[in-house]
Amino acid sequence: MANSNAVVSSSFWRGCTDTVDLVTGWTSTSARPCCQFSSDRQYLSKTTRLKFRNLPRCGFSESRRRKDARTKSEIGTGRHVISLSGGSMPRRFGEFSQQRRKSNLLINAAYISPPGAPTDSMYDPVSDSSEHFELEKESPKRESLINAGLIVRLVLEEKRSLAIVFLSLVFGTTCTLSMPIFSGRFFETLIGVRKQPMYSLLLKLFVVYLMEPVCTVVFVTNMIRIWEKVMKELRFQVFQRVLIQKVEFFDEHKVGELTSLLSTDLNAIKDIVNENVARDRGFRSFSEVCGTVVILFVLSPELAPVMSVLMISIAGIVAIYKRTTMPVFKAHGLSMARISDLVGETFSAIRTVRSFGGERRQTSMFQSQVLAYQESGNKLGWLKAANESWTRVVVYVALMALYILGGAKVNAGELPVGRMVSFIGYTFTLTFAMQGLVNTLADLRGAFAAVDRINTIIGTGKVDESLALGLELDMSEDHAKSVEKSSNGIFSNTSRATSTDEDKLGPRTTVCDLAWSGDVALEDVHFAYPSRLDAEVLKGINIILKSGTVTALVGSSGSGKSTIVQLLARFYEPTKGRITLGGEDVRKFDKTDWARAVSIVNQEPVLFAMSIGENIAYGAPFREVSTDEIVKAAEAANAHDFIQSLPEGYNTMVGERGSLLSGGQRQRVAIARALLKDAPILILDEATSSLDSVSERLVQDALDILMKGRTTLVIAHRLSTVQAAHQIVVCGEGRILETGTHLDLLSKKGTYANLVQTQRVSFE
Ligand SMILES: Nc1ncnc2c1ncn2[C@@H]1O[C@H](COP(=O)(O)OP(=O)(O)OP(=O)(O)O)[C@@H](O)[C@H]1O
Repeated sequence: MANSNAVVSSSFWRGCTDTVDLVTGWTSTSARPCCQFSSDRQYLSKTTRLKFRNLPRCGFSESRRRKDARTKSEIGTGRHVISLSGGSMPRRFGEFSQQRRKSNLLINAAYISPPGAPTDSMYDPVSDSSEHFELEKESPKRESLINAGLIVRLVLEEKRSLAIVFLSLVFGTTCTLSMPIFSGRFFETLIGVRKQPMYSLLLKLFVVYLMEPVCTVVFVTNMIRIWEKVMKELRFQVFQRVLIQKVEFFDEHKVGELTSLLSTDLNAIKDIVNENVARDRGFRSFSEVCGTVVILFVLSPELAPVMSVLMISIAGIVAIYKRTTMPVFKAHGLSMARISDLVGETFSAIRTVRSFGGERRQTSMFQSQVLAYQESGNKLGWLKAANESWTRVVVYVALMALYILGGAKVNAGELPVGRMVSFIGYTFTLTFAMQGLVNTLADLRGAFAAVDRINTIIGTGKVDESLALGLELDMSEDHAKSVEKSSNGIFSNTSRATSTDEDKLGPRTTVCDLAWSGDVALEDVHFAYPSRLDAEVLKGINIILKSGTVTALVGSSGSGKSTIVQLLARFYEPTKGRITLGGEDVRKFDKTDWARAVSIVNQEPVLFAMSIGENIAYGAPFREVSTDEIVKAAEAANAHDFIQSLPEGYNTMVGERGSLLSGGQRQRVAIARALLKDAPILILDEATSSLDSVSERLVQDALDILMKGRTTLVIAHRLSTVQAAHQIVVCGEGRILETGTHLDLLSKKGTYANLVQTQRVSFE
């Protein structure tokens, strides 16, 4: 009950110029889910507290064959298919669509349930003879997104680089392993045991010393090149896979958790090569260990076992060290994560901190966390020191044994002195290589853990197949050329949507075309959020949004208005009943197509951290947008003047989530974006409720223009703003209580009349 504004004009509505006297309304206290797909983040951050429980494994898949959307008559003849997609997920979009195409060759209609069919339980196709259903078999096992097969396939795509890596590894290791032999010979030449000119030996040494770094450079650059390419592909696939999850996936997982998949976890996989290309790590150390052992046994079968004991001891010590330090390492990492969280939270909420004088509290929290970090760092230091000293002790013991045994053999003339020197050299080579190998294994373990985290998190979700297919087609259209070039793109050659597919599937403008003339209807819609399946939020909603008219949705807080918006936006699908466009179930349409047909402007529109011009152009991300178009949209949205007054005009950066603009300015930029989108269906979810009267006037004028000729649904708590709607629908506890015009409903003296009366009294 917070807002009180001056008299507002209801010219908000197309063709209506009445002035209304009801000016006071509620202030929504609930965080209204924002619905435009660009605003997901905002919504998600508000709903992250909601957790999934017992998410059903079976659900109806909703993808469609675009062909069916071509014409109404074609749609009418389409076959219906239930897809029990459950937990099985495509490895990639390409594979997904390929799988679809293969398994559904006979299918020429969308994967929808018939009207009234329960959509979260198994529909019995046999019992329903009037509809033609097919059951799509559920894949028995859940496939991991990142698996050995995928990585091997990606690596093998770089055959040339792999061959170079192999050769440089062999040559580099040969150079490294020949060095102790040359040292021995050098010593022998020096003391005159070996009759060889010194310069010839030095020349050979020179070549070895020159070749080793050259081989290292070739090895490292090629290894990194291969791995960067693999990582690019993995990043792309993880991002895409997260992007196409159903909305409930984002209800379940925190944004930070998902971000860390793409940063921390993928970096851990990346480090497996980046951190292990050095001489004493990874493949290099492995090849050195193997080479050294062979050479040691060739040089002296008697002394080699001593070295073997040394090797095993070092490996054991390093392995024990790694195991014992794991919890300390974890604690150290956790302390750092806590510090990062605190820093992020403090600075992002700096105004709140300041307004509560919370600096002291934040500082002391920071201090205690830094202290914890310091303590775990100290513990790690002790463990590192212990590891270093024990390793050294083992090396020195082995060297002592070597000196004693080897020295005796040299004295007895059983071992040339040069070999003894070489042996000592190999001792060090083996020590470092062994240590490096164990470290690499530890890194591998970290990388496996990261892969497991990624697969587990992504594995808990369900791909929104309709969205996936639409996105694939979009991308194959937009990036046909670049995708063509890249055989390892997300759409493989075999699975890519081809122009032939496109011909079959029909033109992409179909949904928008249909939406410009067809009514949108909610038919007996029931819905429960996947996170709270036992609480039915909508209980049989029937609304018809007549084409080109304005429907207002009013009702008490929590009655389900925003939920209806979310279903219209297809963030979720009804658990029962259906939503139709021009008589056709909307689940027949890809979600990307549907997104083009629906514009949503809500209370807190989210802008992206880019320029104003770019934000407006985001309204039409599928095509090039000219500056003229942007300016025209801004003018129609009453935004041009304020944009012009900014120092950098349309190039002004709006800051994170548009924080550098005022609420009214943000709203008008969002309206310009929606104008440019030019979608036939418009949803205004409390679009003006957070504005002052001046901004509200400007925004409403812009909305008047935006609503012209569009099928519009408006949610408003302030009833003064909805009086002129063609129909007003009153919601209560998930049901429709009343429907009619303002005057109809007033004369009924029912819920709406009471709401109007309450608002009038509270204003007075
Ligand atoms: N993501 C969600 N997961 C689970 N339950 C939800 C979710 N979002 C909303 N709800 C529940 O659904 C019910 C209807 O909420 P909804 O936001 O649709 O109401 P509303 O009429 O728009 O309310 P208001 O006018 O206050 O915004 C509420 O009981 C709410 O707790």
